[in-house]
Amino acid sequence: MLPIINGESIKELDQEFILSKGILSIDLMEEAASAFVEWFYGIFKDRTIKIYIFCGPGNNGGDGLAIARLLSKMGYPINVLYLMNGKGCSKDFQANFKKLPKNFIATNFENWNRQIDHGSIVIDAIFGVGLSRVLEGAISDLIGELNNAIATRIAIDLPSGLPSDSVTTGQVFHAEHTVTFQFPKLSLLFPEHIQFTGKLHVVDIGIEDQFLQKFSSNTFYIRKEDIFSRHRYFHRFSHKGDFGRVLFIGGAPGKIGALFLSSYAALRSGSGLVSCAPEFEENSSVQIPYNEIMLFQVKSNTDLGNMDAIGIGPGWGTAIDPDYFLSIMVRFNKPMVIDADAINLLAANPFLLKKVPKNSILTPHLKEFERLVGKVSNHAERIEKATSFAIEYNVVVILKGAHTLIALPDGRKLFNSTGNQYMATAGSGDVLTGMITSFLGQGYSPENAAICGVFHHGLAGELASQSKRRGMIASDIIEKIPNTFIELGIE
Ligand SMILES: NC(=O)C1=CN([C@@H]2O[C@H](COP(=O)(O)OP(=O)(O)OC[C@H]3O[C@@H](n4cnc5c(N)ncnc54)[C@H](OP(=O)(O)O)[C@@H]3O)[C@@H](O)[C@H]2O)[C@@H](O)CC1
Ligand SMILES: Nc1ncnc2c1ncn2[C@@H]1O[C@H](COP(=O)(O)OP(=O)(O)O)[C@@H](O)[C@H]1O
Ligand SMILES: [K+]
Repeated sequence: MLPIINGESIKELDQEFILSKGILSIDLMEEAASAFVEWFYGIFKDRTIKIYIFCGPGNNGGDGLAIARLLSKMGYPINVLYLMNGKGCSKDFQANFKKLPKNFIATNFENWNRQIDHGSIVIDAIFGVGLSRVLEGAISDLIGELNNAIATRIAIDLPSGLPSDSVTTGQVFHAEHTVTFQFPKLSLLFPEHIQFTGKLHVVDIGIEDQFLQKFSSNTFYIRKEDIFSRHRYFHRFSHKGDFGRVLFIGGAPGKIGALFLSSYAALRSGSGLVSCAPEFEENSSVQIPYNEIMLFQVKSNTDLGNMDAIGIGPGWGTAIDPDYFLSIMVRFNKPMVIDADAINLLAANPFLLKKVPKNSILTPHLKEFERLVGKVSNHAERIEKATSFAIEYNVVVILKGAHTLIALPDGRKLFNSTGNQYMATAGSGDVLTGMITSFLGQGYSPENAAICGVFHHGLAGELASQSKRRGMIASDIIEKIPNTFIELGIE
Protein backbone atom coordinates (compact mmCIF):
# COMPACT_ATOMS: atom_id res chain seq x y z
CA MET A 1 0.00 0.00 0.00
CA LEU A 2 1.09 3.54 -0.67
CA PRO A 3 2.34 5.22 2.52
CA ILE A 4 0.99 8.71 3.27
CA ILE A 5 3.74 10.82 4.84
CA ASN A 6 3.10 13.88 6.96
CA GLY A 7 4.21 17.27 5.72
CA GLU A 8 6.95 17.67 8.32
CA SER A 9 8.73 14.50 7.23
CA ILE A 10 8.63 15.24 3.49
CA LYS A 11 11.78 17.42 3.48
CA GLU A 12 13.71 14.70 5.27
CA LEU A 13 12.30 12.12 2.84
CA ASP A 14 13.44 14.17 -0.18
CA GLN A 15 16.92 14.56 1.28
CA GLU A 16 17.35 10.85 2.00
CA PHE A 17 15.95 9.86 -1.37
CA ILE A 18 18.28 12.19 -3.25
CA LEU A 19 21.29 10.89 -1.30
CA SER A 20 20.36 7.25 -1.81
CA LYS A 21 19.97 7.73 -5.58
CA GLY A 22 23.00 9.98 -5.98
CA ILE A 23 20.91 12.66 -7.70
CA LEU A 24 20.40 16.37 -7.02
CA SER A 25 17.25 17.91 -5.55
CA ILE A 26 16.72 19.80 -8.80
CA ASP A 27 16.59 16.45 -10.62
CA LEU A 28 13.70 15.39 -8.39
CA MET A 29 11.99 18.70 -9.09
CA GLU A 30 12.41 18.07 -12.82
CA GLU A 31 10.87 14.62 -12.34
CA ALA A 32 7.90 16.21 -10.54
CA ALA A 33 7.50 18.85 -13.25
CA SER A 34 7.58 16.20 -16.01
CA ALA A 35 4.99 14.09 -14.19
CA PHE A 36 2.73 17.13 -13.95
CA VAL A 37 3.20 17.99 -17.62
CA GLU A 38 2.41 14.43 -18.68
CA TRP A 39 -0.83 14.58 -16.67
CA PHE A 40 -1.62 18.06 -18.02
CA TYR A 41 -1.14 17.08 -21.64
CA GLY A 42 -3.46 14.08 -21.14
CA ILE A 43 -6.32 16.50 -20.38
CA PHE A 44 -5.57 19.86 -22.00
CA LYS A 45 -4.60 19.11 -25.59
CA ASP A 46 -5.34 22.55 -26.99
CA ARG A 47 -1.96 24.27 -27.19
CA THR A 48 -3.41 27.72 -27.80
CA ILE A 49 -5.02 27.95 -24.37
CA LYS A 50 -3.48 30.71 -22.25
CA ILE A 51 -1.81 29.55 -19.04
CA TYR A 52 -0.92 31.66 -15.99
CA ILE A 53 1.47 30.06 -13.53
CA PHE A 54 1.74 31.71 -10.10
CA CYS A 55 4.99 30.83 -8.34
CA GLY A 56 5.81 31.20 -4.64
CA PRO A 57 9.36 31.50 -3.27
CA GLY A 58 9.94 27.86 -2.30
CA ASN A 59 10.18 24.57 -4.12
CA ASN A 60 6.49 24.62 -5.01
CA GLY A 61 7.30 27.79 -6.93
CA GLY A 62 10.35 25.99 -8.35
CA ASP A 63 8.04 23.26 -9.66
CA GLY A 64 5.93 25.98 -11.26
CA LEU A 65 8.97 27.45 -13.06
CA ALA A 66 10.11 24.05 -14.33
CA ILE A 67 6.56 23.33 -15.53
CA ALA A 68 6.44 26.73 -17.24
CA ARG A 69 9.64 25.90 -19.16
CA LEU A 70 8.38 22.44 -20.21
CA LEU A 71 4.91 23.60 -21.26
CA SER A 72 6.31 26.56 -23.13
CA LYS A 73 8.61 24.20 -25.05
CA MET A 74 5.50 22.29 -26.10
CA GLY A 75 4.03 25.49 -27.54
CA TYR A 76 1.57 26.54 -24.84
CA PRO A 77 1.45 30.33 -24.26
CA ILE A 78 2.71 30.79 -20.69
CA ASN A 79 2.68 33.75 -18.31
CA VAL A 80 4.69 33.33 -15.12
CA LEU A 81 3.89 35.55 -12.14
CA TYR A 82 6.24 35.26 -9.18
CA LEU A 83 5.94 36.59 -5.64
CA MET A 84 9.65 37.30 -5.30
CA ASN A 85 12.98 36.45 -6.84
CA GLY A 86 16.57 36.11 -5.72
CA LYS A 87 17.43 36.12 -2.02
CA GLY A 88 14.77 34.52 0.16
CA CYS A 89 13.85 32.02 -2.56
CA SER A 90 14.88 28.36 -2.43
CA LYS A 91 18.00 27.39 -4.37
CA ASP A 92 16.07 25.20 -6.80
CA PHE A 93 13.61 28.03 -7.41
CA GLN A 94 16.56 30.25 -8.31
CA ALA A 95 18.14 27.60 -10.52
CA ASN A 96 14.88 27.08 -12.40
CA PHE A 97 14.39 30.80 -12.75
CA LYS A 98 17.76 30.98 -14.54
CA LYS A 99 16.69 28.12 -16.81
CA LEU A 100 13.69 30.02 -18.19
CA PRO A 101 14.14 30.78 -21.91
CA LYS A 102 15.46 34.27 -22.73
CA ASN A 103 12.27 35.67 -24.31
CA PHE A 104 10.06 34.35 -21.51
CA ILE A 105 7.39 36.55 -19.86
CA ALA A 106 7.91 36.36 -16.10
CA THR A 107 6.47 39.22 -14.05
CA ASN A 108 6.71 40.10 -10.40
CA PHE A 109 3.12 39.98 -9.30
CA GLU A 110 3.33 43.52 -7.86
CA ASN A 111 3.77 44.78 -11.45
CA TRP A 112 1.07 42.61 -12.88
CA ASN A 113 -1.96 44.20 -14.61
CA ARG A 114 -4.19 41.83 -12.63
CA GLN A 115 -5.94 40.56 -15.71
CA ILE A 116 -6.75 36.95 -16.35
CA ASP A 117 -8.34 36.22 -19.72
CA HIS A 118 -11.62 34.32 -19.50
CA GLY A 119 -11.33 30.64 -20.24
CA SER A 120 -7.61 30.42 -19.51
CA ILE A 121 -5.84 28.11 -17.06
CA VAL A 122 -4.47 29.25 -13.70
CA ILE A 123 -1.80 27.05 -12.16
CA ASP A 124 -1.12 27.51 -8.47
CA ALA A 125 2.53 26.91 -7.59
CA ILE A 126 2.55 29.36 -4.70
CA PHE A 127 2.81 27.11 -1.64
CA GLY A 128 2.90 23.37 -1.18
CA VAL A 129 3.87 21.30 1.84
CA GLY A 130 6.13 24.10 3.11
CA LEU A 131 3.19 26.28 4.16
CA SER A 132 4.08 27.44 7.65
CA ARG A 133 1.22 29.78 8.60
CA VAL A 134 -2.18 31.07 7.57
CA LEU A 135 -2.13 33.28 4.45
CA GLU A 136 -2.41 37.01 5.09
CA GLY A 137 -2.30 40.40 3.37
CA ALA A 138 -1.38 40.63 -0.30
CA ILE A 139 -1.00 36.87 -0.77
CA SER A 140 -4.39 36.14 0.72
CA ASP A 141 -5.88 38.85 -1.53
CA LEU A 142 -4.16 37.38 -4.57
CA ILE A 143 -5.61 33.93 -3.86
CA GLY A 144 -9.04 35.53 -3.44
CA GLU A 145 -8.67 37.14 -6.88
CA LEU A 146 -7.57 33.89 -8.47
CA ASN A 147 -10.57 32.14 -6.93
CA ASN A 148 -12.86 34.65 -8.65
CA ALA A 149 -11.25 34.34 -12.07
CA ILE A 150 -13.28 32.70 -14.84
CA ALA A 151 -10.63 30.10 -15.51
CA THR A 152 -9.75 26.46 -14.89
CA ARG A 153 -7.76 26.31 -11.65
CA ILE A 154 -5.10 23.65 -11.06
CA ALA A 155 -3.05 23.26 -7.87
CA ILE A 156 0.42 21.75 -7.80
CA ASP A 157 0.93 19.32 -4.90
CA LEU A 158 -1.51 21.16 -2.58
CA PRO A 159 -3.87 24.09 -3.09
CA SER A 160 -1.99 27.07 -1.62
CA GLY A 161 -3.07 27.83 1.93
CA LEU A 162 -4.04 24.24 2.71
CA PRO A 163 -1.89 22.70 5.47
CA SER A 164 -0.80 19.17 4.52
CA ASP A 165 -2.16 17.28 7.53
CA SER A 166 -4.76 19.39 9.28
CA VAL A 167 -7.92 21.34 8.72
CA THR A 168 -7.52 24.81 7.26
CA THR A 169 -8.61 27.96 9.04
CA GLY A 170 -7.70 30.55 6.42
CA GLN A 171 -7.75 31.53 2.75
CA VAL A 172 -7.12 28.68 0.31
CA PHE A 173 -6.85 28.39 -3.47
CA HIS A 174 -9.96 26.75 -4.96
CA ALA A 175 -8.68 24.13 -7.37
CA GLU A 176 -10.70 22.20 -9.89
CA HIS A 177 -7.83 19.72 -10.08
CA THR A 178 -5.07 19.03 -7.57
CA VAL A 179 -2.07 17.19 -8.94
CA THR A 180 -0.14 15.87 -5.98
CA PHE A 181 3.26 14.20 -6.02
CA GLN A 182 3.81 10.53 -5.19
CA PHE A 183 1.17 10.17 -2.46
CA PRO A 184 -1.91 12.13 -1.41
CA LYS A 185 -1.25 14.54 1.43
CA LEU A 186 -3.63 13.72 4.29
CA SER A 187 -5.65 16.95 4.15
CA LEU A 188 -6.56 16.26 0.51
CA LEU A 189 -8.71 13.40 1.80
CA PHE A 190 -10.83 15.52 4.17
CA PRO A 191 -14.46 16.09 3.09
CA GLU A 192 -14.42 19.69 4.35
CA HIS A 193 -11.68 20.52 1.83
CA ILE A 194 -13.51 19.45 -1.30
CA GLN A 195 -14.03 23.01 -2.55
CA PHE A 196 -10.24 23.54 -2.38
CA THR A 197 -8.98 20.24 -3.77
CA GLY A 198 -11.44 19.45 -6.59
CA LYS A 199 -10.48 16.27 -8.44
CA LEU A 200 -7.46 14.57 -6.94
CA HIS A 201 -4.68 13.15 -9.14
CA VAL A 202 -1.66 11.39 -7.66
CA VAL A 203 1.33 11.36 -10.02
CA ASP A 204 4.41 9.18 -9.63
CA ILE A 205 7.78 10.92 -9.36
CA GLY A 206 9.83 7.76 -8.95
CA ILE A 207 10.05 7.31 -5.16
CA GLU A 208 9.46 3.62 -4.41
CA ASP A 209 6.86 2.47 -1.84
CA GLN A 210 9.56 0.65 0.17
CA PHE A 211 11.44 3.90 0.50
CA LEU A 212 8.32 5.80 1.60
CA GLN A 213 7.60 3.06 4.15
CA LYS A 214 10.57 4.28 6.25
CA PHE A 215 8.71 7.51 6.91
CA SER A 216 5.26 6.22 7.73
CA SER A 217 4.22 2.92 9.16
CA ASN A 218 0.62 3.64 9.99
CA THR A 219 -1.13 5.68 7.28
CA PHE A 220 -1.71 4.27 3.79
CA TYR A 221 -3.64 4.80 0.56
CA ILE A 222 -5.21 1.67 -0.95
CA ARG A 223 -4.66 1.28 -4.69
CA LYS A 224 -5.63 -1.24 -7.33
CA GLU A 225 -2.31 -3.08 -7.13
CA ASP A 226 -2.81 -3.79 -3.40
CA ILE A 227 -5.90 -5.91 -3.91
CA PHE A 228 -4.88 -9.02 -5.86
CA SER A 229 -2.76 -10.59 -3.12
CA ARG A 230 -5.41 -10.00 -0.46
CA HIS A 231 -7.93 -12.29 -2.14
CA ARG A 232 -8.30 -16.01 -1.52
CA TYR A 233 -8.33 -18.24 -4.55
CA PHE A 234 -10.37 -21.40 -5.09
CA HIS A 235 -9.69 -24.44 -7.24
CA ARG A 236 -11.37 -26.79 -9.69
CA PHE A 237 -12.79 -28.96 -6.90
CA SER A 238 -14.09 -26.14 -4.73
CA HIS A 239 -17.73 -26.56 -3.69
CA LYS A 240 -20.23 -24.08 -2.35
CA GLY A 241 -19.31 -24.90 1.26
CA ASP A 242 -15.77 -23.60 0.57
CA PHE A 243 -17.21 -20.24 -0.45
CA GLY A 244 -18.78 -19.75 2.94
CA ARG A 245 -22.13 -19.80 4.62
CA VAL A 246 -23.24 -16.32 5.63
CA LEU A 247 -26.23 -14.93 7.49
CA PHE A 248 -27.70 -11.43 7.53
CA ILE A 249 -29.77 -10.27 10.48
CA GLY A 250 -31.87 -7.10 10.29
CA GLY A 251 -34.81 -6.00 8.16
CA ALA A 252 -37.64 -4.92 10.43
CA PRO A 253 -41.03 -4.36 8.77
CA GLY A 254 -40.75 -1.45 6.35
CA LYS A 255 -36.95 -1.79 6.11
CA ILE A 256 -36.54 -5.30 4.81
CA GLY A 257 -35.06 -4.05 1.52
CA ALA A 258 -31.82 -3.21 3.34
CA LEU A 259 -31.41 -6.85 4.34
CA PHE A 260 -32.08 -8.10 0.82
CA LEU A 261 -29.53 -5.68 -0.61
CA SER A 262 -26.85 -6.99 1.77
CA SER A 263 -27.79 -10.60 1.03
CA TYR A 264 -27.81 -10.16 -2.73
CA ALA A 265 -24.50 -8.27 -2.64
CA ALA A 266 -23.00 -11.23 -0.74
CA LEU A 267 -24.13 -13.64 -3.47
CA ARG A 268 -22.62 -11.41 -6.15
CA SER A 269 -19.39 -11.23 -4.15
CA GLY A 270 -18.99 -14.99 -4.27
CA SER A 271 -20.69 -16.39 -1.16
CA GLY A 272 -21.72 -20.03 -1.52
CA LEU A 273 -24.76 -20.01 0.75
CA VAL A 274 -26.61 -16.88 1.84
CA SER A 275 -29.40 -16.76 4.43
CA CYS A 276 -31.25 -13.82 5.84
CA ALA A 277 -33.19 -13.45 9.05
CA PRO A 278 -35.65 -10.56 8.90
CA GLU A 279 -36.97 -9.18 12.17
CA PHE A 280 -40.52 -10.42 11.74
CA GLU A 281 -42.76 -12.18 14.25
CA GLU A 282 -43.67 -14.77 11.67
CA ASN A 283 -41.12 -15.20 8.90
CA SER A 284 -43.35 -17.28 6.68
CA SER A 285 -45.12 -14.14 5.44
CA VAL A 286 -41.86 -12.73 4.02
CA GLN A 287 -41.37 -12.85 0.25
CA ILE A 288 -37.71 -12.93 -0.82
CA PRO A 289 -37.15 -11.30 -4.23
CA TYR A 290 -34.15 -13.52 -5.07
CA ASN A 291 -34.45 -17.30 -5.47
CA GLU A 292 -30.89 -17.93 -4.27
CA ILE A 293 -31.39 -16.48 -0.79
CA MET A 294 -32.63 -18.67 2.06
CA LEU A 295 -34.88 -17.55 4.88
CA PHE A 296 -33.66 -18.19 8.42
CA GLN A 297 -35.25 -17.70 11.81
CA VAL A 298 -33.04 -16.62 14.72
CA LYS A 299 -34.61 -17.67 18.01
CA SER A 300 -33.06 -17.24 21.44
CA ASN A 301 -31.59 -20.74 21.28
CA THR A 302 -30.78 -21.05 17.56
CA ASP A 303 -27.29 -22.40 16.97
CA LEU A 304 -25.28 -19.91 14.92
CA GLY A 305 -22.04 -21.90 15.10
CA ASN A 306 -22.20 -23.27 11.55
CA MET A 307 -22.30 -19.79 9.99
CA ASP A 308 -18.93 -18.58 8.69
CA ALA A 309 -19.88 -14.92 8.95
CA ILE A 310 -22.77 -12.78 10.11
CA GLY A 311 -23.68 -9.28 8.93
CA ILE A 312 -25.99 -7.62 11.41
CA GLY A 313 -27.91 -4.35 11.46
CA PRO A 314 -29.20 -3.34 7.99
CA GLY A 315 -32.80 -2.18 8.49
CA TRP A 316 -32.92 -3.77 11.96
CA GLY A 317 -34.92 -0.88 13.44
CA THR A 318 -34.59 0.73 16.83
CA ALA A 319 -36.84 -1.59 18.81
CA ILE A 320 -34.30 -4.37 19.29
CA ASP A 321 -33.70 -5.72 22.79
CA PRO A 322 -30.00 -5.21 23.63
CA ASP A 323 -29.93 -8.59 25.39
CA TYR A 324 -31.02 -10.27 22.16
CA PHE A 325 -28.08 -8.63 20.33
CA LEU A 326 -25.80 -9.68 23.18
CA SER A 327 -26.97 -13.29 22.92
CA ILE A 328 -26.20 -13.32 19.16
CA MET A 329 -22.67 -12.00 19.76
CA VAL A 330 -22.07 -14.51 22.55
CA ARG A 331 -23.45 -17.45 20.54
CA PHE A 332 -21.54 -16.61 17.38
CA ASN A 333 -18.33 -15.52 19.10
CA LYS A 334 -16.36 -14.92 15.87
CA PRO A 335 -15.66 -11.70 13.96
CA MET A 336 -18.89 -10.30 12.52
CA VAL A 337 -19.88 -7.25 10.47
CA ILE A 338 -21.85 -4.70 12.49
CA ASP A 339 -23.70 -1.99 10.60
CA ALA A 340 -26.49 0.60 10.78
CA ASP A 341 -29.03 -0.08 13.56
CA ALA A 342 -26.70 -2.59 15.22
CA ILE A 343 -24.20 0.28 15.58
CA ASN A 344 -26.95 2.50 16.96
CA LEU A 345 -27.75 -0.23 19.47
CA LEU A 346 -24.10 -0.35 20.58
CA ALA A 347 -24.09 3.43 20.91
CA ALA A 348 -27.23 3.44 23.05
CA ASN A 349 -26.01 0.52 25.22
CA PRO A 350 -22.27 0.97 25.75
CA PHE A 351 -22.11 -2.16 27.96
CA LEU A 352 -22.46 -4.15 24.72
CA LEU A 353 -19.24 -2.75 23.30
CA LYS A 354 -17.03 -4.95 25.46
CA LYS A 355 -18.92 -8.01 24.20
CA VAL A 356 -18.33 -7.38 20.51
CA PRO A 357 -16.29 -10.36 19.21
CA LYS A 358 -12.63 -9.37 18.68
CA ASN A 359 -11.71 -8.29 15.16
CA SER A 360 -15.32 -7.60 14.24
CA ILE A 361 -15.87 -4.95 11.57
CA LEU A 362 -18.02 -1.89 12.32
CA THR A 363 -19.19 0.13 9.30
CA PRO A 364 -20.60 3.46 10.54
CA HIS A 365 -21.37 6.41 8.31
CA LEU A 366 -20.44 9.77 9.83
CA LYS A 367 -23.68 10.18 11.82
CA GLU A 368 -23.57 6.64 13.22
CA PHE A 369 -19.94 7.22 14.13
CA GLU A 370 -20.82 10.31 16.16
CA ARG A 371 -23.49 8.35 18.01
CA LEU A 372 -20.75 5.95 18.97
CA VAL A 373 -18.00 8.37 20.01
CA GLY A 374 -19.72 11.72 20.54
CA LYS A 375 -19.59 14.93 18.50
CA VAL A 376 -16.48 15.63 16.45
CA SER A 377 -15.54 19.01 15.06
CA ASN A 378 -13.62 18.02 11.93
CA HIS A 379 -12.27 15.12 9.91
CA ALA A 380 -8.82 15.14 11.52
CA GLU A 381 -10.49 14.58 14.90
CA ARG A 382 -12.76 11.93 13.39
CA ILE A 383 -9.77 9.99 12.07
CA GLU A 384 -8.09 10.11 15.47
CA LYS A 385 -11.25 8.96 17.26
CA ALA A 386 -11.82 6.10 14.81
CA THR A 387 -8.22 4.97 15.33
CA SER A 388 -8.42 5.03 19.12
CA PHE A 389 -11.80 3.29 19.05
CA ALA A 390 -10.39 0.48 16.87
CA ILE A 391 -7.45 0.03 19.23
CA GLU A 392 -9.51 0.23 22.44
CA TYR A 393 -12.18 -2.29 21.38
CA ASN A 394 -9.97 -4.45 19.18
CA VAL A 395 -12.22 -4.01 16.15
CA VAL A 396 -11.93 -2.75 12.57
CA VAL A 397 -13.73 0.58 12.09
CA ILE A 398 -14.79 1.44 8.56
CA LEU A 399 -15.67 5.12 8.50
CA LYS A 400 -17.71 5.46 5.31
CA GLY A 401 -17.73 8.35 2.88
CA ALA A 402 -15.45 9.64 0.14
CA HIS A 403 -12.01 8.06 0.79
CA THR A 404 -13.49 5.66 3.34
CA LEU A 405 -11.13 5.14 6.27
CA ILE A 406 -10.34 1.63 7.50
CA ALA A 407 -8.97 1.93 11.06
CA LEU A 408 -7.34 -1.34 12.13
CA PRO A 409 -6.95 -2.55 15.72
CA ASP A 410 -3.13 -2.26 15.45
CA GLY A 411 -3.45 1.50 14.82
CA ARG A 412 -2.98 1.50 11.03
CA LYS A 413 -5.20 3.83 9.01
CA LEU A 414 -6.02 2.94 5.42
CA PHE A 415 -7.76 5.32 3.03
CA ASN A 416 -9.67 4.07 0.01
CA SER A 417 -9.14 5.41 -3.50
CA THR A 418 -12.28 4.10 -5.27
CA GLY A 419 -15.87 5.36 -5.30
CA ASN A 420 -17.66 8.53 -6.27
CA GLN A 421 -20.51 10.85 -5.34
CA TYR A 422 -23.08 8.81 -7.26
CA MET A 423 -22.79 6.19 -4.52
CA ALA A 424 -24.49 8.55 -2.08
CA THR A 425 -27.80 6.78 -2.59
CA ALA A 426 -30.09 4.78 -0.29
CA GLY A 427 -28.82 1.29 0.39
CA SER A 428 -25.27 1.58 -0.90
CA GLY A 429 -24.00 1.06 2.66
CA ASP A 430 -26.07 -2.14 2.89
CA VAL A 431 -24.31 -3.35 -0.25
CA LEU A 432 -20.94 -2.74 1.41
CA THR A 433 -22.01 -4.75 4.46
CA GLY A 434 -23.00 -7.62 2.16
CA MET A 435 -19.67 -7.58 0.38
CA ILE A 436 -17.49 -7.47 3.50
CA THR A 437 -19.55 -10.20 5.18
CA SER A 438 -19.20 -12.31 2.05
CA PHE A 439 -15.40 -12.05 2.03
CA LEU A 440 -15.25 -12.78 5.76
CA GLY A 441 -17.38 -15.87 5.16
CA GLN A 442 -15.07 -16.97 2.35
CA GLY A 443 -12.28 -17.21 4.90
CA TYR A 444 -10.58 -13.84 4.46
CA SER A 445 -8.98 -12.24 7.51
CA PRO A 446 -11.04 -9.29 8.86
CA GLU A 447 -8.35 -6.94 7.52
CA ASN A 448 -8.48 -8.40 4.01
CA ALA A 449 -12.29 -8.66 4.03
CA ALA A 450 -12.47 -4.96 4.94
CA ILE A 451 -9.92 -3.88 2.33
CA CYS A 452 -11.34 -6.00 -0.50
CA GLY A 453 -14.93 -5.10 0.42
CA VAL A 454 -14.32 -1.36 0.51
CA PHE A 455 -12.18 -1.30 -2.64
CA HIS A 456 -14.47 -3.50 -4.76
CA HIS A 457 -17.56 -1.63 -3.52
CA GLY A 458 -16.11 1.71 -4.66
CA LEU A 459 -15.01 0.20 -7.96
CA ALA A 460 -18.46 -1.32 -8.55
CA GLY A 461 -19.93 2.13 -7.90
CA GLU A 462 -17.56 3.71 -10.42
CA LEU A 463 -18.42 1.10 -13.05
CA ALA A 464 -22.17 1.39 -12.45
CA SER A 465 -22.09 5.18 -12.60
CA GLN A 466 -20.52 5.15 -16.06
CA SER A 467 -23.93 4.52 -17.54
CA LYS A 468 -26.22 5.57 -14.67
CA ARG A 469 -24.68 8.76 -13.21
CA ARG A 470 -27.15 10.46 -10.85
CA GLY A 471 -29.75 7.85 -11.62
CA MET A 472 -27.63 5.12 -10.06
CA ILE A 473 -29.26 3.04 -7.30
CA ALA A 474 -27.78 0.52 -4.88
CA SER A 475 -28.92 -2.47 -6.97
CA ASP A 476 -26.87 -1.10 -9.90
CA ILE A 477 -23.77 -1.28 -7.68
CA ILE A 478 -24.54 -4.93 -6.92
CA GLU A 479 -24.91 -5.77 -10.63
CA LYS A 480 -21.40 -4.44 -11.25
CA ILE A 481 -19.69 -6.43 -8.47
CA PRO A 482 -18.85 -9.32 -10.88
CA ASN A 483 -17.20 -6.83 -13.26
CA THR A 484 -14.87 -5.69 -10.48
CA PHE A 485 -13.42 -9.21 -10.33
CA ILE A 486 -12.87 -9.15 -14.07
CA GLU A 487 -11.36 -5.66 -13.94
CA LEU A 488 -8.87 -6.70 -11.24
CA GLY A 489 -8.10 -10.11 -12.73
CA ILE A 490 -9.47 -12.00 -9.71
CA GLU A 491 -10.38 -15.61 -10.58
N1 LIG B 1 8.98 14.62 -2.70
C1 LIG B 1 8.26 15.70 -2.89
O1 LIG B 1 7.19 15.76 -2.31
C2 LIG B 1 8.73 16.81 -3.77
C3 LIG B 1 8.34 18.13 -3.52
N2 LIG B 1 8.53 19.10 -4.38
C4 LIG B 1 7.87 20.39 -4.21
O2 LIG B 1 8.37 21.10 -3.11
C5 LIG B 1 7.29 21.64 -2.35
C6 LIG B 1 7.73 21.99 -0.98
O3 LIG B 1 8.67 23.01 -1.12
P1 LIG B 1 9.16 23.88 0.13
O4 LIG B 1 9.49 22.96 1.23
O5 LIG B 1 10.23 24.74 -0.38
O6 LIG B 1 7.87 24.66 0.53
P2 LIG B 1 6.83 25.59 -0.28
O7 LIG B 1 5.52 24.94 -0.16
O8 LIG B 1 7.32 25.95 -1.62
O9 LIG B 1 6.73 26.91 0.62
C7 LIG B 1 7.84 27.37 1.34
C8 LIG B 1 8.05 28.83 1.14
O10 LIG B 1 6.85 29.52 1.38
C9 LIG B 1 7.00 30.41 2.50
N3 LIG B 1 5.75 30.42 3.25
C10 LIG B 1 5.16 29.35 3.86
N4 LIG B 1 3.97 29.70 4.35
C11 LIG B 1 3.80 31.02 4.04
C12 LIG B 1 2.76 31.95 4.28
N5 LIG B 1 1.63 31.60 4.90
N6 LIG B 1 2.90 33.19 3.85
C13 LIG B 1 4.02 33.57 3.18
N7 LIG B 1 5.06 32.73 2.92
C14 LIG B 1 4.93 31.47 3.35
C15 LIG B 1 8.15 29.87 3.26
O11 LIG B 1 8.70 30.92 4.00
P3 LIG B 1 9.03 30.75 5.57
O12 LIG B 1 7.99 29.83 6.17
O13 LIG B 1 10.37 30.15 5.59
O14 LIG B 1 8.93 32.11 6.08
C16 LIG B 1 9.03 29.39 2.13
O15 LIG B 1 9.71 30.44 1.51
C17 LIG B 1 6.24 20.56 -2.47
O16 LIG B 1 4.97 20.97 -2.11
C18 LIG B 1 6.39 20.22 -3.93
O17 LIG B 1 5.64 21.11 -4.72
C19 LIG B 1 9.12 18.77 -5.69
O18 LIG B 1 9.81 19.82 -6.22
C20 LIG B 1 10.07 17.60 -5.61
C21 LIG B 1 9.56 16.46 -4.93
N1 LIG C 1 -19.04 10.97 -2.35
C1 LIG C 1 -18.76 9.66 -2.16
N2 LIG C 1 -17.61 9.15 -2.64
C2 LIG C 1 -17.33 7.83 -2.46
N3 LIG C 1 -18.14 6.97 -1.80
C3 LIG C 1 -19.28 7.43 -1.31
C4 LIG C 1 -19.65 8.79 -1.45
N4 LIG C 1 -20.85 8.95 -0.86
C5 LIG C 1 -21.21 7.75 -0.35
N5 LIG C 1 -20.27 6.83 -0.63
C6 LIG C 1 -20.27 5.42 -0.21
O1 LIG C 1 -21.60 4.92 -0.23
C7 LIG C 1 -21.90 4.20 0.97
C8 LIG C 1 -23.04 4.90 1.72
O2 LIG C 1 -23.30 4.23 2.89
P1 LIG C 1 -24.43 4.67 3.92
O3 LIG C 1 -24.27 6.11 4.25
O4 LIG C 1 -24.46 3.70 5.02
O5 LIG C 1 -25.73 4.54 3.02
P2 LIG C 1 -27.10 3.77 3.30
O6 LIG C 1 -27.41 3.94 4.76
O7 LIG C 1 -28.09 4.48 2.42
O8 LIG C 1 -26.90 2.36 2.90
C9 LIG C 1 -20.60 4.13 1.76
O9 LIG C 1 -19.90 2.95 1.48
C10 LIG C 1 -19.82 5.33 1.24
O10 LIG C 1 -18.44 5.16 1.35
K1 LIG D 1 0.30 24.86 -4.73
